[in-house]
Amino acid sequence: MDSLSGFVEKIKYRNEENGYAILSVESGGEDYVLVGTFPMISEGEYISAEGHFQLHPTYGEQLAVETYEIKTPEDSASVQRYLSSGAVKGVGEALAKRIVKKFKNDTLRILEEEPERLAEVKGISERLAMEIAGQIEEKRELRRAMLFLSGYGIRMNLAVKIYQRYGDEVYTLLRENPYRIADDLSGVGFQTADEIARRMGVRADAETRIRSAVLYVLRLAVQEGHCYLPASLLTERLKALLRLEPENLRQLLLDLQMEKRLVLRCAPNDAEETRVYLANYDRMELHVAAMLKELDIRETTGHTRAEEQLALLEEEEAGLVLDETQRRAVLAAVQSGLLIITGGPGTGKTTTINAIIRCFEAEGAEILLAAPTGRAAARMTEATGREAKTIHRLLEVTGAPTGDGEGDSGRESWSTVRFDRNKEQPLEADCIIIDEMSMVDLRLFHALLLAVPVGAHLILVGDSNQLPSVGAGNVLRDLIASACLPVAQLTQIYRQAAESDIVVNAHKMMDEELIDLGKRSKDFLFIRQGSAEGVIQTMLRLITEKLPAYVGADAKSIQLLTPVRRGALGVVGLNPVLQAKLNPPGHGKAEREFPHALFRVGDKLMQIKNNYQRGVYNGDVGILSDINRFSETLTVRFDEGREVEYGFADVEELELAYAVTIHKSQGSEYPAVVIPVFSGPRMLRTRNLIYTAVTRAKKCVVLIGEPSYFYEMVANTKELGRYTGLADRLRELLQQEAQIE
Ligand SMILES: Nc1ncnc2c1ncn2[C@@H]1O[C@H](COP(=O)(O)OP(=O)(O)OP(=O)(O)O)[C@@H](O)[C@H]1O
Repeated sequence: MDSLSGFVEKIKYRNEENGYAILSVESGGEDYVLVGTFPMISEGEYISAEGHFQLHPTYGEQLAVETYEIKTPEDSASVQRYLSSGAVKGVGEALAKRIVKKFKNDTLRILEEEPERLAEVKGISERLAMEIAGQIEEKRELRRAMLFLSGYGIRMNLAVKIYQRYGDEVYTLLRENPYRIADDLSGVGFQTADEIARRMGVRADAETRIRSAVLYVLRLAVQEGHCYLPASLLTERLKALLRLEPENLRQLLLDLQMEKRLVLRCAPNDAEETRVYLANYDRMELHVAAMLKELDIRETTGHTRAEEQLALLEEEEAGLVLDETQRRAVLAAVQSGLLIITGGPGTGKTTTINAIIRCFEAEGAEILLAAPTGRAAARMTEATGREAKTIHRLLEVTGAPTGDGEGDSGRESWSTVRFDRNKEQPLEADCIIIDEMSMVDLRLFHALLLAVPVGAHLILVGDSNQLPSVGAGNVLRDLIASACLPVAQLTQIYRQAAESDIVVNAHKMMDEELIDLGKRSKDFLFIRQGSAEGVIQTMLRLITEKLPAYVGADAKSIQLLTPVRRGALGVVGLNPVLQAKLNPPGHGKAEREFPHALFRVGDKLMQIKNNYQRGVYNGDVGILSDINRFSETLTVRFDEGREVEYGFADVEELELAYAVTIHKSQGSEYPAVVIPVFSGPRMLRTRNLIYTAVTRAKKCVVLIGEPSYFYEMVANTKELGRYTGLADRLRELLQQEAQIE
């Protein structure tokens, strides 16, 4: 361990979110660089730090700090230096000099014990004296809390978060119920609170412990995509987490229900067990069902004029005759408040959307188009020739920085997401069309419905065989499964599409027809390879040599899609291999090693979480255009040519994107796609997954691996089961209505 003490000359960089900072410290007449997490440190303070000196390739020697203490300056010279540094707002160099001149070696005691006496100094009013005292007190309090919290093994940045939330109540709160921090604070998991509680001597069977564990297990379930858990599964997971059999669980659940933290619901089918919901998910399901019911108004007018428009359209576009389901979908769209259009690739979803737009436009209606991701919105814009936005932008999202994790998973916290378009200020539109609806989760759908104005038509379009949304819920499927909302199911594959084996085989997967992998196809190829190394070599040859010319695209736009993150054939293993080949180091090409990856100018990168401040969203892809060592920033040029700057401390939001998981590829299309097909976790060897991957390709898909694994995936219809109740809620509501009638 190395140590160093000195004055903080300058804070060169600070991340306000997590306290990570780079300091320039003067010690014994020399300047040193210190890096680490330093919450609440100010220039001019005297720091005593321990850590390890390391040699940074660009910045030279720096001390990576593990622990540190802020020392109170003792001699009058140090006190003066501290006060003049700007650490105390309202006190500059001249004033600091006067204070020390007046109180000499007693300055520090005066500051702490009799701050009102500061007013004796010329130029300091009583108010300023109290303000200075307040600041010094606040810093001392924070440091005291940090010390207390670090005694329970709490990391510094978490300690700041806890202190910011509870202030001086932190001491009593932690003693009474340390689990509160896991319940109240996003980013704090049960395990963290449990460890604190253990150190505080809380019993393993304490009620506070079990209550907190219940809420935690339900929050984790939400992160897995569930809206509720069946009671027995909840109990099972609790047992594993707590390592004991929780007693009186039923009563505890009822108490939590009384407190409106969760809701117990009987399943509609008596044979099924009780469903346990977090209160807000229960509310959202109910609310969504109720809003859909309101929207689902069927009219009888508008029919004839829409027929006229369709006739005109067919006249203008040679070869286009809408089939019966497409025609019915268009007519239903103009006559219903709500319509769901679903179908596989090439069944004419876009064609139908365009026909619908035409009918509404002919009536002078205001139309809004949106999709869940930037890429899907860009494709919708291209396909319709009209601006389509992301749903977030449509709803005018505000607030919500990233990095505020929910639970232990580091996902974004919704508590800070605000939409300016909502019930009070709904969208201004007569018709709203949403594409790629399979990617919309319950929360976003709820927000969208709130903003749909009375009397507007809402048209939801998607392929329900795609993977479900990343967030909780299985909205599109539930809407269809409820069987009580108007659905247009498109089934016919069109001529142009029917020539493509990508489209034909995608439909075969769903229809359980055998796919001949030996067929000489123009756009659907399977290359046998038994080893991971063989797969990698074939993949490299395809991406760098064969495919670019074949599909007429540059190598970087050819996408490798894999089911997994880890392992040689996962995202983490493949990206550096592809990077070395597609964007090798070069003279004058800046690069930098970050804890999670090496980035080089020219790299293809993906944003991996929503960042509303920067306006970049999970799944957005761009090219790294600049690394600036001086300002410590990266610049990424995203698809639409927009440049976004990242501080070095925020680069964890970015990942190399030569290879991405199939989950992350949802809503995107690529000229060519390469997919390794190999053994892997059973839950990732499903039909939905391979179907989603294959249908991302526009011109060519190449699968590399063992045919048996491919067939196994196609046969595996066991989807990642999600516990969602929206379909039941819809049925309940509509049945109630039928009974009343
Ligand atoms: N009724 C029709 N008559 C003739 N051609 C049609 C008809 N409907 C669709 N097509 C053609 O079929 C092809 C696929 O249609 P479209 O792009 O609308 O399907 P999609 O369901 O949106 O496909 P994907 O999901 O792959 O984007 C297009 O070339 C389109 O012009």
